[in-house]
Amino acid sequence: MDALLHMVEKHGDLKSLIQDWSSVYSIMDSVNGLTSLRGKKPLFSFGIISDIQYADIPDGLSFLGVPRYYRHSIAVLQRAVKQWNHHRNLKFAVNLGDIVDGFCPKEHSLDSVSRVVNEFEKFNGLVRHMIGNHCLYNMPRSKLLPLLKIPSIDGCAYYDFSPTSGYRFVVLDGYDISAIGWPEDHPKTQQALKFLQDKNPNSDKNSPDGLVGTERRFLMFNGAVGEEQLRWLDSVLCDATNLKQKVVVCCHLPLDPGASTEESLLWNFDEVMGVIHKYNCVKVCLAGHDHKDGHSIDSHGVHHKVFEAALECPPGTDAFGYIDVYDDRLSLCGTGRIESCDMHFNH
Ligand SMILES: Nc1ccn([C@@H]2O[C@H](COP(=O)(O)O)[C@@H](O)[C@H]2O)c(=O)n1
Ligand SMILES: O=P(O)(O)OC[C@H](O)CO
Repeated sequence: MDALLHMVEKHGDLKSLIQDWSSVYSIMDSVNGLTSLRGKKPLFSFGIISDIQYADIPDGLSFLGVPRYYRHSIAVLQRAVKQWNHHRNLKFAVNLGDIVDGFCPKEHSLDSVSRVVNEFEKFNGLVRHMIGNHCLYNMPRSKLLPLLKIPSIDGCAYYDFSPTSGYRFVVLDGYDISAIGWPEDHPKTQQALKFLQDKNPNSDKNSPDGLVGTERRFLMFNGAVGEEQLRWLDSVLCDATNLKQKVVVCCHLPLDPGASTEESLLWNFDEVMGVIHKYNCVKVCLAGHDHKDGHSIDSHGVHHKVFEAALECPPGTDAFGYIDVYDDRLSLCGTGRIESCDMHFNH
């Protein structure tokens, strides 16, 4: 408000003030909490959270000894939804996957998934979910996808949507080819098991022992984008290019070694990036799974942003945020362990 009064003083009369209307508009938006510090109004904004991995079980540790707070993670989600609703201007929210932990006793899987979905449903907007390995430890795709309202053909969980005419979001199914989630005798399970047999010599296919560099991604808790999904991705990106849309790709599994540990990468991140790099429309890729913050800009100028897990927030701390989308950047406003950052791109 001070800034507005200062402008009236500066201009002296209403006519010249109105000639500077864009600045007034910008200041008024700031007063309403609608703009970034730089004063430009976002085209739209959306909420973001990853790896809640809720379970009604005592706290524990990851394989590498990182504390995991299974009960607290739903409180992180509750605070996220509160923030998103308070913001009032979020077009949708993105859940990057893994809503319930694999240690959830299986007789409680349905209850636990429903509890988390109910918390998401308190958000006054649409939630765009994707599946992660922990979701699939708890439930087969046939049960999970309807609960998460994921549009699906033949059990696949990839889809796209366009929140404004200039932007397209692509949600990838990183467990399309996977040893988890499909029935045991499904051709995709068989294909994944054969792939792991060829690529990972360890008897525990979740162990990266002896694998070097990015080979360390060939683990059972990861997966791949199949041929048909790759063709679909190509056609969506071709269409987005023709429509002059900018694209944000979301996938539970990270797509760039610069933004994530090698053990977390999509098996065929290189093939997916080969399709993405054929076009100039993809500006940002968002992922979870690694549980740690990561950010890189690849050789083609595409940003890769990986998010902290809600699961690994010590009680009372948080990991969520929202993203303001502009013509030339995505601006992440993080809460708690998620640091705010700007992801600029060329037109
Ligand atoms: N460096 C690692 C990481 C994991 N594993 C195996 O994966 C399982 C799941 O790991 P979490 O981090 O989610 O606990 C774990 O039980 C190990 O079997 C591994 O071998 N080496
Ligand atoms: O999905 P999780 O909990 O097994 O964790 C995956 C690891 O973060 C990958 O390095």
